[in-house]
Amino acid sequence: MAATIALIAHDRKKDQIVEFAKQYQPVLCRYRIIATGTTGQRIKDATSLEVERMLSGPMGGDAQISTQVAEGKVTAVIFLVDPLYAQPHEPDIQALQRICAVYDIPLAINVATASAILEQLRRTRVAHLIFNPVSGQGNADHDLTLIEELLSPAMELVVHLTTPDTHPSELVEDAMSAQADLILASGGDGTISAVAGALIGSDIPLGIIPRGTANAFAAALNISQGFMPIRSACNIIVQGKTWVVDVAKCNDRPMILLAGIGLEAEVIERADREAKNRWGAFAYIMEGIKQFNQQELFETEIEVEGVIKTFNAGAVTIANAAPPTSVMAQGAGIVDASDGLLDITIGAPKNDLEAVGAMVNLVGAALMRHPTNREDIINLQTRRVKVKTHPPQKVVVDGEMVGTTPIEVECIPRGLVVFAPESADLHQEAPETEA
Ligand SMILES: O=C(CO)COP(=O)(O)O
Repeated sequence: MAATIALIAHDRKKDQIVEFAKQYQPVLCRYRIIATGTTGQRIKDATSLEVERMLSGPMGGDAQISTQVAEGKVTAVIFLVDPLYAQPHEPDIQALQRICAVYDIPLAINVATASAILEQLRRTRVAHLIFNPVSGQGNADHDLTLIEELLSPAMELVVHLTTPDTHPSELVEDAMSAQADLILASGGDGTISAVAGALIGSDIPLGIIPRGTANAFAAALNISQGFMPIRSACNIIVQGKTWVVDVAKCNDRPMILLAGIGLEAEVIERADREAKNRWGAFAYIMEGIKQFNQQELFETEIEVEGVIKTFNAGAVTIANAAPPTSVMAQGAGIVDASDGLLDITIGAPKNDLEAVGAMVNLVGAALMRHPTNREDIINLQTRRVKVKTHPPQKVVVDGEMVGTTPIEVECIPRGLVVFAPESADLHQEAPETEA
């Protein structure tokens, strides 16, 4: 479902359409281009545009383009007609013009109108939406239709669906090579994290439309608001306020939220898809309670700036960003996603009773936005950390199991530009860009 422009010209207008394509190449290259056979070949030879060639006009090329217009795939049709010669396939030409009228699709039959359309498109932002159809509990088709309805008045939308065989980062690469102005990610934290990871260091703003189970990154940025999270997320994107936030790498893998060792990793691994479908975010809490009594302490070695400290820990969490509901990350009471630092929370209780007290204290810290005051919860802030454990422990990064310790996590300050509301707890606004 790419935003597409169709280019067609009769024989005595071919030179004009080639000149036109050369002149507007910077705008046209942001769109999928389709063309009738001979026109398409001429444009391909004269520019570096990628052109999908249909049949030649007299052989049915106009009819093929009519089909794509009727299917809602085409943003505009540039059709330089020859007004002085009759064509053998006049009925197909009439049909294409009629279909454009039926679906209210801009149709230019001369260069003056074609230029007016392209000047308008030059000012239109093109957003590439990377949409995971199997996230969360909603109806993906309804969700996608709603997103299209809400965003289309403000931008041109190109939709890419994730599949089990396509990593979201490949779709981000496609979007970047198509000169996307914005990249939008819709799915759970796994999808958002993969898209954000592929955007690290680019200044293309990321819009987040949460449709997952926990939606922790959206919650951390105050995007997941109210009972209609899709509507409110789309509103935030349309309002266009952008912020610069930190990201991180865990063993060279992009991380936007947190790495959990011990308790958190066990909980994520055990909360299966069936439980998540039935119980939503509650599945994690139920699993957390079950896991709590079984969690054994492990020897932990934390290295910060060349200094090594050892603990007997049950849970170690290294967070770049985390909402208050990520309890195990709340040693400092708040995880600041724009301070250039990672927040490390180490739970080192001596027995079950202390462990329960520590959990309660962390919930309190998150509510009060104040550091914990217990000896068995250690909290550190640093740019880079190495963690070793004995025995090796499972590690979860942004909700996905990634292997076992040891790990090395490094914060990448100001690595990502995101759309977030005024109320987001962030310090650094992104510089204004030309819309
Ligand atoms: O005839 C045409 C449109 O009606 C154009 O077809 P070609 O681009 O194949 O010449």
